[in-house]
Amino acid sequence: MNSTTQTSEPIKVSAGSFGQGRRRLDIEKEKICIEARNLDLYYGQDQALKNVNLRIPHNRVTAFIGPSGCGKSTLLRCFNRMNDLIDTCRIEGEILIDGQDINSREVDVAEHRRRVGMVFQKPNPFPKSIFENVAYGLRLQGVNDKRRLAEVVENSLRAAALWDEVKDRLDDNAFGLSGGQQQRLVIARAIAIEPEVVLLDEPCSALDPISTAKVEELIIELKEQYTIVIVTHNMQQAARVSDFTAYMYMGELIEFDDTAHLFTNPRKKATEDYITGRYG
Ligand SMILES: Nc1ncnc2c1ncn2[C@@H]1O[C@H](COP(=O)(O)OP(=O)(O)OP(=O)(O)O)[C@@H](O)[C@H]1O
Repeated sequence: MNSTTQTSEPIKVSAGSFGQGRRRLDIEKEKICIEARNLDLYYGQDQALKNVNLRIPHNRVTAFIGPSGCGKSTLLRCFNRMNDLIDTCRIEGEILIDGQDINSREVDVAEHRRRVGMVFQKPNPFPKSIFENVAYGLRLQGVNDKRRLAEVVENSLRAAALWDEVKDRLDDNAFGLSGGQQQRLVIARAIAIEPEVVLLDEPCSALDPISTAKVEELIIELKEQYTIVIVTHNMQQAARVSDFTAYMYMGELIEFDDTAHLFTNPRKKATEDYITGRYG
């Protein structure tokens, strides 16, 4: 047992959290989906990301953790070019997805955002029926065939573990669902258009423990098909759902490793201080 596990009080990670007997994952052996190279990001004069170099593997869950304001959401938003919407924001360095520079001129931003879906902290269904929320992206793509829409809506709701709860009320307004159901609906909406990557920005912070457990279960299932990146304030959640974890502090990526390894045997003192609750 190392010093971290001996002194670790605040983070209580159950024995099964990391998958029983699972081998330590090695990023060098993973197929890389997203890569940030020498990434700097500025909001006006303020630098929010500092020389971030990071590789995120395909079909895994990667968690970003770190204290408030360290740049987790900013980094996440870079991956689907959401920061383009902020006038003062300037990026230097590169972000590659499957080897392609996502900020290059040739990239069609709308198509890019289809490939890289995003789910936010607060569930944000549209003021439409449950069915139309999930069908929305397809309709935007010009799909109007009723059978095709019904098929995709059902498959997406099943994949989001919501079908059984809503199959008899698909025409009801989505606002009538509970917060946890709304968040799974939003995830169904994101996956209906078959993205490659799903970005989740604190997806459970507005949910009760039962809904949180359902969404966490869903995240673990979704990685079979998608590359998942999740920002979370909750270290237990990172430990439960993620394969890799990135610890950030003041705009810098301090440490990136297999989640179990990072939590039980961090290489950097700063990581150890954070995960053992000695930060701040
Ligand atoms: N639109 C913006 N304009 C100016 N500054 C911003 C903007 N968004 C974020 N920042 C600043 O960038 C830094 C990183 O913020 P970010 O939201 O990425 O951190 P975070 O780690 O996700 O924080 P939290 O955990 O509190 O959500 C902070 O100093 C924040 O104030």
